[in-house]
Amino acid sequence: MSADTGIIIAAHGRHYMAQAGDLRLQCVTRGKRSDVAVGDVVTLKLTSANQAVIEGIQERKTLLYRSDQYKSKLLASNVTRLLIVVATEPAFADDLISRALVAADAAGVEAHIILNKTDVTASLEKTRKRLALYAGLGYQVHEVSARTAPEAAVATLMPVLHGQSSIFIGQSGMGKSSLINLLVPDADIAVREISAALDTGKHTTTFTRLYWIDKESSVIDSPGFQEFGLHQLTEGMLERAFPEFGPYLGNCRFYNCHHISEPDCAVLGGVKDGKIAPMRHALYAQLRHESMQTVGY
Ligand SMILES: Nc1nc2c(ncn2[C@@H]2O[C@H](COP(=O)(O)OP(=O)(O)OP(=O)(O)O)[C@@H](O)[C@H]2O)c(=O)[nH]1
Ligand SMILES: [Zn+2]
Repeated sequence: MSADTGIIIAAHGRHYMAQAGDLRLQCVTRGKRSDVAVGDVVTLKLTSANQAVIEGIQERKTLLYRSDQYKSKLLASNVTRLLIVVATEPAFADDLISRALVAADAAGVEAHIILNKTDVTASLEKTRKRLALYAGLGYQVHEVSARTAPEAAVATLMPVLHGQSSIFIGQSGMGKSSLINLLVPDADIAVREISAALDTGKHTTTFTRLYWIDKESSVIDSPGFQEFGLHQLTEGMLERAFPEFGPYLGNCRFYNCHHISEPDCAVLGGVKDGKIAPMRHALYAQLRHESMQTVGY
């Protein structure tokens, strides 16, 4: 039996599926190790024609965490793009978008927003106005309609996805599955194969999985809306994950300013001048509060 290299394409508990060349391998870890994430490049030792043991994980380019109460667990690794799917309806939560953007910035992953269901014209302008905040921060917003203009949706998204390892996230009902099915025509079959192999029975949508769009481009679909794990962020990482704070950092009266209520805080000055959205500053304060509960400063 020989060692091999593969990429983790699905994870369910401590059961994993790896793709190694043309082989799909069911994998387990040694001992109780469970720090393997979808997207990991792993060293494998074959134990049968379709089974292997994960011997090691290669160094990760990026790592995203999902939140599990007060703990952060691994969501996906080696991702280079985060695509946040929102829609004209149902309404989306700004808080979740901003948390996802912070997670992406902190991980060094380029975040994009996809506005789906542009065919629902009644709420299109209102939604565009809400998203203007993020466009103003430098995040690209791509407009699509998976239902009424599927080919245009693929044409809009392919340049964003090409050559990248992307992860799609979105609150329920935004059309994430519809978009993934357009981009990966055999996604349903792949999911069925993987869930049969991982023995997840009918819970076909409860695990994160990776699909290839072409040789250089992959897409990770994660179930439900993943609340990102941000507890591991330090205060310094957190303030830098808000791009609009950038021009103000270093200009506060106190070098170790927390930008919460200090006198002559440049960031608070930016909020007062209308340059920083109060909602974003409030989220910064909230995230800082949340990570203080766990990591402490
Ligand atoms: N009007 C309109 N409806 C759409 C569009 N894309 C998806 N939908 C509908 O929106 C609903 C949700 O789509 P899904 O693709 O299942 O959404 P999802 O984000 O994967 O949601 P979950 O499966 O709950 O996670 C379905 O009824 C789709 O038919 C679109 O471009 N326009
Ligand atoms: Zn400050």
